[in-house]
Amino acid sequence: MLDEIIAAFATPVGSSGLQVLRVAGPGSAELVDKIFNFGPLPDFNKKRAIRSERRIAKLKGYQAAFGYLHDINDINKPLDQVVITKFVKGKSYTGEEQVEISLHGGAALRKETLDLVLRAGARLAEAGEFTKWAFINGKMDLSQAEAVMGIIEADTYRQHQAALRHLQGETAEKLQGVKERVYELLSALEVDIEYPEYEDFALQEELINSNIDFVLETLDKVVKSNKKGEVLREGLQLVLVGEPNVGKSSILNALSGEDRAIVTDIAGTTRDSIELKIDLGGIPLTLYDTAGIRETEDPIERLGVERSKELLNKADLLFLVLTPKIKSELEEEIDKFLRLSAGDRDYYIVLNKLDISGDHYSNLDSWEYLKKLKEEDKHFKGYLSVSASTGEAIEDLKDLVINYYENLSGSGANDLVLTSKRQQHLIESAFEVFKTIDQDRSILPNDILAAALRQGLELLSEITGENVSENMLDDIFSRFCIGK
Ligand SMILES: Nc1nc2c(c(=O)[nH]1)N(C=O)[C@@H](CNc1ccc(C(=O)N[C@@H](CCC(=O)O)C(=O)O)cc1)CN2
Ligand SMILES: Nc1nc2c(ncn2[C@@H]2O[C@H](COP(=O)(O)OP(=O)(O)OP(=O)(O)O)[C@@H](O)[C@H]2O)c(=O)[nH]1
Ligand SMILES: [Mg+2]
Repeated sequence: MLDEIIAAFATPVGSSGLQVLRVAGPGSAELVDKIFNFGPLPDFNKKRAIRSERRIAKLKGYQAAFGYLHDINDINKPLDQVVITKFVKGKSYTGEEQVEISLHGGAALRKETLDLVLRAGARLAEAGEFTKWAFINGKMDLSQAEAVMGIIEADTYRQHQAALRHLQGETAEKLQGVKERVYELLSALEVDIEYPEYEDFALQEELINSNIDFVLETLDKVVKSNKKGEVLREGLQLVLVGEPNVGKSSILNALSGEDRAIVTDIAGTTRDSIELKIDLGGIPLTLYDTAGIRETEDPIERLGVERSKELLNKADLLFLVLTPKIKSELEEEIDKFLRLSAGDRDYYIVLNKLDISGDHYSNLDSWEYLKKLKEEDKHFKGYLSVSASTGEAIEDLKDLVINYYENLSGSGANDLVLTSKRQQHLIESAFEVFKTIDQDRSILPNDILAAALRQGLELLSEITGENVSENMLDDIFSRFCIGK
């Protein structure tokens, strides 16, 4: 439990209607009573205000009060008209006694108020300290504390939904199911170690098999969804590539709904690559428009072409943009780009300028070349004809990206997705430990197996914070903002 009073604004600097100052720790209410009087601001013309009999310290939890802030023990020096919310010890976000002051917005008022509560006896809270106390006081586990940060940082719907599910305790629940199976395995082994002569061998073997299978299957699913988590954390990197003038910049503009990149009918318009972050169906997407790749004498364009090639290797996903040509020429162009991308990036072929394609894009489904590509290249995800000019099929193009994201985990759309890098590392390490156990269990003695199971358990427990070091906690919470 806290043994001092901490304070910080929970709202950011900047103009806003209101700002909220949080005060937490034993005696918070009494501290605020020194700087708060119930009732309206003192009348400007009257000499002396009247000290109300009412006290924040006497309020019950979740009660609010209206009044004004004033200098320490001087009700005639007002700062602002405010609303106060009281939380009693044990029943608050932090689990500590907590008082929140809801003030008007404003930079001057912010400084004066913070200064006032510090003079009244509080100290400035550290980054993430309120949430750290919520964790220490058992109000939430570490995966939920990280979820709070996830909610604060979420820019898109899917980022928010993932964080909210963690805050609802999904991670801990899923891991609990796994941990219970591991405990069962441990006790089975212990019986075996202590009473080897009594064991019912067949029964034991079946229990061990089914539990190991459950653990591996569950962890495998979570590990497979890690790419999705990385995308939610860092954005899906989508690079538009192709020859000059095929309409890459036009597609960037159409996808983002912004007139961001310059479009002209001059080949070689885009010289430097353009990076644009957008929210596509709730997925954070970073779009890269690149200089059209061709042999060129222009030194500036040549540098741009080099950048385009570098970006190919940074992408999660490529859109190879092509325009109407006879099929043999298209095939040649596709081959050329596949050679450039080292063949290890997922890609879609986007056939642009559908509006003027004549019959170039008709009967694509019977195009043998595409069928062969689909069979032979697992990175080829499909093709689509669009028109960036008329907007035709641009919504379908967006759906391709959403589908691609959905299928990243290879399993259900509703599976648990870990978004914290820390948690992803831990789950991967635990998965490796259990895989090794599974592979070597016929040759390893039981006491070594038991030690390995405990090691796996420890890694899983670190995710929810049952055994983390002080340093680890400081590292996690220091990434929060002050006031959270
Ligand atoms: N004014 C205000 N709004 C806020 C917060 C806050 O701290 N203050 N929150 C902070 O981020 C979030 C809400 N989180 C909260 C979580 C727990 C409790 C709380 O009082 N928990 C008690 C009682 C539970 C119950 O009655 O069921 C407890 O856990 O014992 C309050 C807020 C978002 N909005
Ligand atoms: N008819 C038609 N014209 C298009 C379409 N998309 C782009 N264009 C035109 O094609 C020309 C080139 O478009 P850009 O978007 O600049 O092409 P780019 O691939 O970015 O070209 P570089 O930057 O030079 O590599 C412009 O005149 C566009 O108006 C389309 O769907 N239909
Ligand atoms: Mg361009």
